[in-house]
Amino acid sequence: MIIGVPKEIKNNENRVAMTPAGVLAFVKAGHEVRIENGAGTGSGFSNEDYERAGALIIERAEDIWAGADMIMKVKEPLAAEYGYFREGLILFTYLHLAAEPALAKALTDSKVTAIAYETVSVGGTLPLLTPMSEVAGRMAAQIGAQFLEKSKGGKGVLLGGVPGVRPGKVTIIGGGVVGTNAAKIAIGLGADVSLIDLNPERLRQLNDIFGPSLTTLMSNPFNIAEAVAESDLVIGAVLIPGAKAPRLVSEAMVQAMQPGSVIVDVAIDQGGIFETVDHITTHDNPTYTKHGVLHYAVANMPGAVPRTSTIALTNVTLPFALQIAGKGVVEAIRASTALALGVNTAGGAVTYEAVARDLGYTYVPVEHVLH
Ligand SMILES: NC(=O)C1=CN([C@@H]2O[C@H](COP(=O)(O)OP(=O)(O)OC[C@H]3O[C@@H](n4cnc5c(N)ncnc54)[C@H](O)[C@@H]3O)[C@@H](O)[C@H]2O)C=CC1
Ligand SMILES: CC(=O)C(=O)O
Repeated sequence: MIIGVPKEIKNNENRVAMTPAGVLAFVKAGHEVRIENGAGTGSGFSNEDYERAGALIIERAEDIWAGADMIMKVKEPLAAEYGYFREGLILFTYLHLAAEPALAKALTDSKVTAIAYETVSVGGTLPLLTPMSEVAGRMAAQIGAQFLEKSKGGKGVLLGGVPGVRPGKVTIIGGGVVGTNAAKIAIGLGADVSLIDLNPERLRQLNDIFGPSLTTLMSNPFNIAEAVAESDLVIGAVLIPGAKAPRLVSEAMVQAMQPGSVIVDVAIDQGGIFETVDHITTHDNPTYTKHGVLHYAVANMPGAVPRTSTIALTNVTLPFALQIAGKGVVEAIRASTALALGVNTAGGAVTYEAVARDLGYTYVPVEHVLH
């Protein structure tokens, strides 16, 4: 199989979908890898590193897309890339289609087999989302601390406080991978941290892990309103796999926050959990203010730490990509329920139920399309 790796074009997205180690693994398995000129530079991998591992460097993005059986990316294709879609192409990348209706239409119109990293699932876990959620969760606490500084527009609160002064209050909504990692860092900074989740078993686990340094709360509108109003920093970390994120924090709840407080909506890639988050922000221009509260809604947070993130991401994507290349997509999906759950579009249909429901498509099980 020919695997193409284009350079990412999203704002400040410096990750790349394959490292030289990945190239070597593909080449050893008898495949050909084509990397776009400079695709790895932002992550510290030069064209020469890739060539030494056996890749071909290709000058133009359109040639990478046109010549590949499978395209591996990090972020969802942007509108400028939709023209490269064609029947028979396998696309393996983050997609977040419930929040990207135009992309879903372009993929179904062109009958691409699109496999979303974020819905590949093993025993209820999302192994291709986990490492980036670890990164984004840890970053969310750091970023929140930064934007609470007065010069950044915040209210001027040091999350850890100092002797004689109360620490800042942090509320994290969603206690999965992002939430747990955000809690780890916020607690490490010395903040007063509460975490809200819907799953009582998860709250029990978190209570066992963090003990009294974390207040755990059941997710309901009453607890969310109370915790949000009292918080200096609120982090959105909820996920219903594949689906549009539920709007758990209303505009009225945000209005009840003190001016200069900060919201970091990590779940923005699935549409966000705050009613007041009305657009995705970028690393170039990461915040806007609404009702006096700073809103951070960057959908590719790990792109800011590309060296760590590229290695963490490709560690987990490579084994699945090798299965697709080795067996072909139909056989790979038949052999792996994990991969089958990753297929979001194929043969012109939406093959992931939550995406179909949220975007108003008829759901077609993947095995009805790819057989
Ligand atoms: N902005 C960015 O750059 C990045 C965003 N993300 C996103 O962060 C979000 C969270 O991801 P993970 O932590 O990996 O997901 P996860 O599946 O590990 O955790 C989600 C948690 O949300 C909880 N939950 C579901 N409904 C809830 C409700 N109504 N109230 C409270 N909690 C509820 C679940 O019980 C679960 O514990 C996803 O949308 C993911 O795509 C991840 C990485 C980077
Ligand atoms: C998960 C995701 O969308 C990201 O890492 O950018």
